[in-house]
Amino acid sequence: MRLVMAEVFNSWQGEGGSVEGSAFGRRQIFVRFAGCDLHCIWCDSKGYIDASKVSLWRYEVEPFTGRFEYRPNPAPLNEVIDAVLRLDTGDVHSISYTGGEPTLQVKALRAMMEKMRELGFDNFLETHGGLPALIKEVAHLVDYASVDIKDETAGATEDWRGLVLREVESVKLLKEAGAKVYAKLVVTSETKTENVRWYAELLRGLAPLVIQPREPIEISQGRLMELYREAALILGRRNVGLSFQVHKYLNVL
Ligand SMILES: C[S@@+](CC[C@H](N)C(=O)[O-])C[C@H]1O[C@@H](n2cnc3c(N)ncnc32)[C@H](O)[C@@H]1O
Ligand SMILES: Nc1nc2[nH]cc(C(=O)O)c2c(=O)[nH]1
Ligand code: SF4
Ligand SMILES: [Mg+2]
Repeated sequence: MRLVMAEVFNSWQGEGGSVEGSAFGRRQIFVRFAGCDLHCIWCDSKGYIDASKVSLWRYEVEPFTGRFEYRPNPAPLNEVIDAVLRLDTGDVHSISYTGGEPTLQVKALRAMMEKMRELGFDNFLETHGGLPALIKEVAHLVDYASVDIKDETAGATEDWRGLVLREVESVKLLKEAGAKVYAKLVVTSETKTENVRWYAELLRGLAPLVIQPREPIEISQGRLMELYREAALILGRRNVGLSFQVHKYLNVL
């Protein structure tokens, strides 16, 4: 089995804040898949969105050094698993599957999650959740999931409302399968209060929400707190948190 990979590295989880299901501050091995079907205008992984343009993938040669070696795509699954295992520092909380969108290569994702679980690792899925039919194929292998709810201002797709409903469906499927799930909403100064209320209503009783300012941050702290309050009034005070991309401030991968 082969997959179109972007990179494999060892770092700590920089996102998720302190809500239940978050792995913020936990050491992980990150497996970044190439290719995505959405186009968020602020995506920080734009170079990996068109899988056909990712001719090489890279793996860190020594954990947490940022020193990489490059290999051609598509990568044999065994090669990717070897790259992950050489980064096992013995203190790894879970394997983070991110991208791009990892669920687009669901057969390889599933095979990899099966193998990593067999080896005793927990699986942490970072997904836009827009394809619940694919989520279904891996949900039973997911220990933790961070599911983005794409705000209207992300410009991710034409049918934004449809996307949000499918994302919430994915949250449900993952939760029913036993995963610890939270939703992540990236906000900008243009994010509408009424939209945040709508996301919160959809998530009520289902999963906690973290609100993550788009980087570089342009939303004011006052506005961020307004959105926090609106979400907490609907979801409950225990079910909302802020999340910042801390790895970007600390200059780690
Ligand atoms: C690159 S995405 C890959 C996983 C999946 N495609 C998704 O969007 O959830 C990983 C995470 O980074 C977040 N992210 C990407 N660019 C960002 C930015 N400029 N500011 C804040 N968060 C960002 C996404 O919202 C997502 O939660
Ligand atoms: N340190 C670190 N934490 C992260 N959390 C989510 C990431 C991602 O790109 O999915 C990410 C990432 O790329 N690096
Ligand atoms: S869904 Fe994720 S990877 Fe795809 S464009 Fe949006 S942030 Fe980037
Ligand atoms: Mg990132």
